[in-house]
Amino acid sequence: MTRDTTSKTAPKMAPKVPAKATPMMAQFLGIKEQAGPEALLFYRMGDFYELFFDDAVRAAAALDIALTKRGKHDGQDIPMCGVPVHASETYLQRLIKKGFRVAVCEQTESPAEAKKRGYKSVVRREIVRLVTPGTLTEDSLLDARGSNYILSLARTNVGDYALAWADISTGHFNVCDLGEDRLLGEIAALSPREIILSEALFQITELTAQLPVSGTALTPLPATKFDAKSGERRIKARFDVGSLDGFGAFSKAEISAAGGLLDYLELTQAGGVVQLSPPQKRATSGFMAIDPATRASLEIDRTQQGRKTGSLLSVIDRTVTGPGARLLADYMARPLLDVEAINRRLDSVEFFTREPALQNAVREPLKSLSDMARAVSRLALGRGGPRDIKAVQTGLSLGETLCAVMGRYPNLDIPPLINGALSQLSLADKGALASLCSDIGKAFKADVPMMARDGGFIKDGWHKGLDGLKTMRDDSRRIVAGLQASYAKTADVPSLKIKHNNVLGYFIEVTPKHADTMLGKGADSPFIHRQTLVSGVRFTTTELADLDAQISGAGDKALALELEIFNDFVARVAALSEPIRASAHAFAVLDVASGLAVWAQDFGANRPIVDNSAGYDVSGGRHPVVQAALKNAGDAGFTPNDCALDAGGTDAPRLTLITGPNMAGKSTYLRQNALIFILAQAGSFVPADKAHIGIADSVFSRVGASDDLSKGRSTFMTEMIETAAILNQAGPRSFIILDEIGRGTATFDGLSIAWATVEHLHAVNGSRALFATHYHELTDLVDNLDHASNASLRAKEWNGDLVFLHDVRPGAADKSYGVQVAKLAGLPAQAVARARDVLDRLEADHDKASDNLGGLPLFTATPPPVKAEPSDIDKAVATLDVDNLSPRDALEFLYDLKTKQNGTPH
Ligand SMILES: Nc1ncnc2c1ncn2[C@@H]1O[C@H](COP(=O)(O)OP(=O)(O)OP(=O)(O)O)[C@@H](O)[C@H]1O
Repeated sequence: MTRDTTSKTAPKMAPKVPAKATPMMAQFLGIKEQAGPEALLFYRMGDFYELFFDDAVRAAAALDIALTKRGKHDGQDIPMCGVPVHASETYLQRLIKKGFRVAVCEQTESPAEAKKRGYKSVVRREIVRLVTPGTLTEDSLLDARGSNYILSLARTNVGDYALAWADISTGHFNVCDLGEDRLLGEIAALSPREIILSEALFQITELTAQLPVSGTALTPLPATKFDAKSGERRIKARFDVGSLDGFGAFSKAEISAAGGLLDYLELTQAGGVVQLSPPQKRATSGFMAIDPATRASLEIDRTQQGRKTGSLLSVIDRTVTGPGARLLADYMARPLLDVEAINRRLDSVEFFTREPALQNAVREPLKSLSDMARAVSRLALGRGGPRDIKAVQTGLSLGETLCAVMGRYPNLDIPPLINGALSQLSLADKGALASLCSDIGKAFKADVPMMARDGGFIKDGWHKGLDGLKTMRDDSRRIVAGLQASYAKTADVPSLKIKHNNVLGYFIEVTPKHADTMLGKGADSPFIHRQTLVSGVRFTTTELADLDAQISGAGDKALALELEIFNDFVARVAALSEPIRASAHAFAVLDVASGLAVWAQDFGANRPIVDNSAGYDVSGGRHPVVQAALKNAGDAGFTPNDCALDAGGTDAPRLTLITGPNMAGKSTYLRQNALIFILAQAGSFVPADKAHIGIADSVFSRVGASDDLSKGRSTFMTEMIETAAILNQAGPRSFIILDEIGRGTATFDGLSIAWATVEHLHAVNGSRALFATHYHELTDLVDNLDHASNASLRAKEWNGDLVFLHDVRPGAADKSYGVQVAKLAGLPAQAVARARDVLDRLEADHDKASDNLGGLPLFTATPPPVKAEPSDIDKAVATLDVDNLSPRDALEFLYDLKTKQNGTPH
């Protein structure tokens, strides 16, 4: 069962098989029961996949195709719809996008074979695959520039979690252990298309309510599928090893998650073997923690509206291949913590910025690279074709080309990441890969069909037997072509033609006018009548029938031989799938490094200094997305701004309060600094003139309030939950941006919450933080906090209008200009005048009443609640034995209590 993330109606169970069901219907219902009520059953009938009963109703509505009926079942019409097999991928794609799962049921024997088993036998059919969002391999169903992860979730007895995730289209397979605090952040980073979990976990609504719902299918499975013991057996059998130790030390929970995933993949592929690399353990602690709210608000890979355009990734992505785009997305989703690893990535980007000629020389050929990793996975699953084999060959030989390109620049100081990629791509020391590449080049034509069954893709000269069959077929065709002239002469019908169709094979055709001439030739005539149509009369001859048999026999044999050759190559590719995948990754590394270099040059981004210090010092920082948007709109340029913070509070403040008018650029400033951290730790140059960045182990962002009605939370509640998460989790290595905390409630409540939050961040969390606010009262706080400062975005009033300067200056803003912004926004003049009037009065009152909140530091402002001692009344009630109390004693007790109360101060 898949938890539906769309608005489909719940599926109904298929009807039971009644005693008098037709044999075909009985077969359909049996297979439908196997597929389960959730999956739509694509039941193959000749050239169509047909759907019946409730499946037909659901699919017809989802695909907007005609719902018809076919026959009756239990006296009722059977609803039916169908899709042609040749166009089925498009329909599948639409159904999967809408969150459906589809069981594909094929005919596994021909009608002729079925007949051999008895006149009334129904053609045998079986489910060959369960298509679910997380188990796609076809290019047409996949996003070329995005990964397609399926994720399995398991929980330990102590409440920690383990994840196993795979992209079966490329063979990646990873596991990790993690605490509950990192769970949602990690899932958001992977952005899986499908999550499988045990039914028990699925029932925990506090968990499932937080899992991503948009575009992710949740598939609960029986708990037995996640049993660690059978998981271990399954992994060992799958990777043919006696012990898992060679893969790293897996925890029990990781084994159950990985075992559950393998079991599910076997189920969905109905026996087909998914090619996966051995599971690799990934440490979440090696990556920057970014919780889902932060990830969403920083719009790293998509905007808050769910679009890719307008996200950080869309602005910096200059990759030219699908695998490159996927690797870049992975870099950005999980920025690193290891300074050396970050610098290795930065070295590789810098290498390409230093060598622009080389940059083009690498990127131009890369544009023609096909997706080798996905081709290999399709071939392994038996879904690949000759084009996938060619993809492997063009990829491998492109690797050689790139190595040769690099060889033309002998004095290069090649950094380790690029060097590693090049040595993976060089075939000089890889005999098996080199001969596979050369053999594919020799055996396969340049232009090959998509499907192997179409034949005609093997070059002449590769296989003697195949050449012989082709010569026989072609010679016979030539003889047939020659026969036409001689038959025309023999029959004395100059317009006589030899034609071909799939039913008759080769035949002779004359117009009806010449029918009598042909038919009246008597017993000696070589022409044997086959067919009379309105348009012509058809004949054959013994000679022509023999040639026809030879041609089709040779054609069938040639095709069978081509398929055999194709399968040999598939086996060779499968045996070398690991090094081929490594080469695909090497291309992606080159693509990402050169792509980031191109972006850095286009954008004027520079290499940051990244180290383990507690500082952050950026000059001339910019927001890459806002700047790009301003440029596209032809607006005035972006104003760069500096920012300096130091968690230790020595070189710069730990926390800066940002004030300034609405629209001045506060949110932009906050976000640009968070994005600079993310870009730098992902290994990219940053949009700044200079940047010195001490690693942040986590980034938190609370920017702008939005309702999360899907989870039943109001704006203010969402804001408070997210603020609580930050105050509870952030530490001295975190970087935090908070924008207008507390604005969603009454002014004084809001101000108090903002006040306490700043004090907490400063004194307890000790994180580097930027805090934007409209509460000008807060700026006084800085006087009482050792490591806090004020900064503001400036605006000028000019001729009664407001001009935003967008530059950040030390010190608090003098006023908020809210009324001027309202005027700019077009509020009616009357309303603006009235607002000014009200504001003047409020400000006058407020000045009188302002009290010195700054004198109350955190913790003394709110003394901790003291647990009260039990009163005499409490003690008396606690010892009372109500069951053995007479009415008179009860009355006396009450009098007694009353006396005590009078004597007890309250
Ligand atoms: N540094 C900058 N240079 C040029 N334009 C900028 C800059 N920063 C912001 N802007 C422009 O100003 C607009 C408003 O910025 P932003 O939303 O950051 O303001 P804000 O101060 O947070 O406003 P509010 O308080 O109303 O939320 C942006 O959409 C952008 O067009």
